[in-house]
Parts: sequence; structure tokens; C-alpha cells
Amino acid sequence: MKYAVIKIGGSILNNLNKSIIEDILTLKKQNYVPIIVHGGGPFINKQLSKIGVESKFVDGLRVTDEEVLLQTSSTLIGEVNPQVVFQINQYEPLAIGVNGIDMNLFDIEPLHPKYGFVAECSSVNKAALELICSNSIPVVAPIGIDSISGQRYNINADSLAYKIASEMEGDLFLISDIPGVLIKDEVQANLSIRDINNYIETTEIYGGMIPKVTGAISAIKDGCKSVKIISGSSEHALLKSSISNEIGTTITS
Ligand SMILES: Nc1ncnc2c1ncn2[C@@H]1O[C@H](COP(=O)(O)OP(=O)(O)O)[C@@H](O)[C@H]1O
Ligand SMILES: CC(=O)N[C@@H](CCC(=O)OP(=O)(O)O)C(=O)O
Repeated sequence: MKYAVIKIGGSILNNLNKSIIEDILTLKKQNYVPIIVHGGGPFINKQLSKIGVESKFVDGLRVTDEEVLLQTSSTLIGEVNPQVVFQINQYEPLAIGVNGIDMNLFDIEPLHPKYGFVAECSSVNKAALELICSNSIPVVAPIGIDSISGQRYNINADSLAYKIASEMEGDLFLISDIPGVLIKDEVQANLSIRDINNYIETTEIYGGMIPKVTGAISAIKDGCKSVKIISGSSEHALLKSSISNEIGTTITS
């Protein structure tokens, strides 16, 4: 049995091909243990603009003051998470929505105060996650809590997925709105650490792709078995990429 951590980016949530949901359930039947992590950046941006708050990012992370935290937390836990759970449960009622607060699922480490209430996952409560996975599919929202102060924190969903995949020694699938990492309009089937550093320097990898590829490097160093970046709009991209390197981009050491 092997864990498959599947991160669904906010960029693709509204256009997610239904076959990806079927793939999650097929993987579960094929000896994979799926763990879903979702993002929701565009949903949070929309909610903030509705109340007249500008979205600010530093190093790809949302600057999160008290008001932004409240909106982020309620959008991710109250709106996006049930939407993902619902989509899976329409096929088979196995999905359960959770976040870092549930069963103390993961610990956090706050980042620099310049980001506000933004943290990284510092460790995963493996026993709790294994228990949930034994009879359901966890759908994890990227909100954590400081177990001593009770303060909530906003976490980048890619970084949370990396940490969970590393600690569970699983395969990581990042589902986004692009067919893979594109260089001069061509999907790169394989990328090494050296390639990544080179393409970031030449700015052929930029913006939201930077934390994905740099996170992949640390995840592989920390125990994650493989990282694949695939499209959420292609038919059965998840299942296909689990058996072949011909779909999307595979990041290797
Ligand atoms: N070389 C690249 N190949 C593909 N996408 C890239 C590349 N460099 C930057 N990007 C950007 O990264 C985006 C995906 O990151 P992001 O918007 O954070 O997605 P998600 O919400 O799925 O996590 C793409 O839509 C694209 O604009
Ligand atoms: C700290 C931080 O930036 N948190 C992210 C959490 C959601 C996320 O990561 O969503 P995507 O995967 O769709 O980008 C945010 O507030 O947008």
C-alpha cells in the first residue's frame, strides 16, 4: 500500500474534469491510499474583493492579517472544502473534510511576521491520518492551528501537500490548470533539480510555478517518492500519470 497525496489547485477546481474524481476512486481500489489537499486561491481573492480588500502576496504567499485570515479560513473550510468533498461523494461516499484543527492533524510553524498569520506544516499526525485513511478519503483544507495559543494560520496548499507526501513517504500529484511545466510551449516530461534551478534563473518558470517546483525538490529530498505536475482538465490525467511518465511533468532528483 502506498499513499498518493493529490493536491487540487484552486485554479482548476471549477473546471476539474470529472474523470479525475473517478481516478481518485480507481487509485484507492488499486492499492493506493489517497489523501486530497486542496487550494482555493482564486476563491479567496474573489471573497476579498467582494468586501473591498486587496489581495497581497509576498514570495507567492498571501499576506494574511486578521480580516484576511477570517475570510481565508471561512472560504477554504466553509466553501471550497465541502465542494471537493461533495464531488467525490457523488461517486462514492468516502470523502471527509478535515483541516489541521481536526484530530490535531498537523502541527504548524509560523513563518516570518511580514506574511502575517501564515505558517508551514511542521509535522503530520501520522496516526490520525492513517486512522482516517483506513476507512475514508481525507480532503484537507490548508488551515492549521497553533496547538498552544489556538491561533489559526493560513498555509500554502502546495507546501502542505509536500509535507504530507514526505512524511507519509507517498507519491505526490499536483493538479493544476496547465498540462505540466512548459518551456517554450512544450511540456517537459522530466525535470531534474538542475533543470529547475536553470529555468527559474531564465524566468521560464515563474509565479505560482516557482513554489511548486522548489517545493518538489525539498519534498524529494525529505522522502516523497515522486512528484508529478498534471492537468486537471485532461481526461484521466491522474490515473494515466500514476502508471506512465508520458503525462505531465515528473520531477526527479
Ligand atoms: N514554466 C511554466 N509552465 C507552466 N506554468 C507556469 C510556468 N511558469 C509559471 N507558470 C504559471 O503557474 C501557474 C500554476 O500555478 P498556480 O496559479 O499557483 O496554480 P494552482 O492554483 O493550481 O496551485 C500556471 O497557471 C502558470 O501561469
Ligand atoms: C499562505 C497562502 O498563500 N495560502 C493560500 C492558501 C490557498 C492556496 O494555496 O491555494 P492555491 O493552491 O489555489 O494557490 C492562499 O491564501 O491563497
